[in-house]
Amino acid sequence: MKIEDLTFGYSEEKLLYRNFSLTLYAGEIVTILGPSGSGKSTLFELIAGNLKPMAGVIEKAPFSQVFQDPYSSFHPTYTIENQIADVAPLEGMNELCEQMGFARELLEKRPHELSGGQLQRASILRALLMKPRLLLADEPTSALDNLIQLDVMRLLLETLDRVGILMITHDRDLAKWCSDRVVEL
Ligand SMILES: Nc1ncnc2c1ncn2[C@@H]1O[C@H](COP(=O)(O)OP(=O)(O)OP(=O)(O)O)[C@@H](O)[C@H]1O
Repeated sequence: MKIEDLTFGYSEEKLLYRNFSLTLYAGEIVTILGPSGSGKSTLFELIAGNLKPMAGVIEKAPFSQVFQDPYSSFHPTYTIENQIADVAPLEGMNELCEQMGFARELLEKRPHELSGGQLQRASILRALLMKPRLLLADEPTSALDNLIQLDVMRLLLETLDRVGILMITHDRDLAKWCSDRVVEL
């Protein structure tokens, strides 16, 4: 994914990005670090194509997203498997489950029957089955306790041979610990 000379603000007077450039390669994890309101989510919206840059170019790659809160990223009434099948082909699922230490039986459960860590794994599983080249991760560990946070981050890093990860966070320690590069807003 390549962002070149991006300029964007919700109003002309208050630009969030001015001539901002960033290239992300497969195998790399780049973290966008910034306080609340600095424009992190806005960048994801721009990359996803939900917002249009005022100037500049975003050269996109097929992407999928992992969200902050694993409970709100699944519909409460359907099984995990149904919800994954809605958006991604299921081939390679068994292998991925095994790789991620995600018990196959959990796929038949509904979201509230899983722990936060299990559900966040399920959301990473769903994101990866979409075979993205880019994974957009919005504070992917913030809703989890410390040990599970580490575990989920390790898991994400293990997928790096297949994808590039762009993560947003306001957690400086997390950014430093796991990133190849940190871009501070
Ligand atoms: N749809 C919108 N219309 C106008 N202004 C907006 C809109 N969405 C966000 N903003 C403003 O743009 C700025 C950046 O918001 P954004 O959500 O990208 O920040 P963030 O860094 O992701 O914050 P947080 O860490 O709290 O999620 C904020 O000042 C916000 O109030």
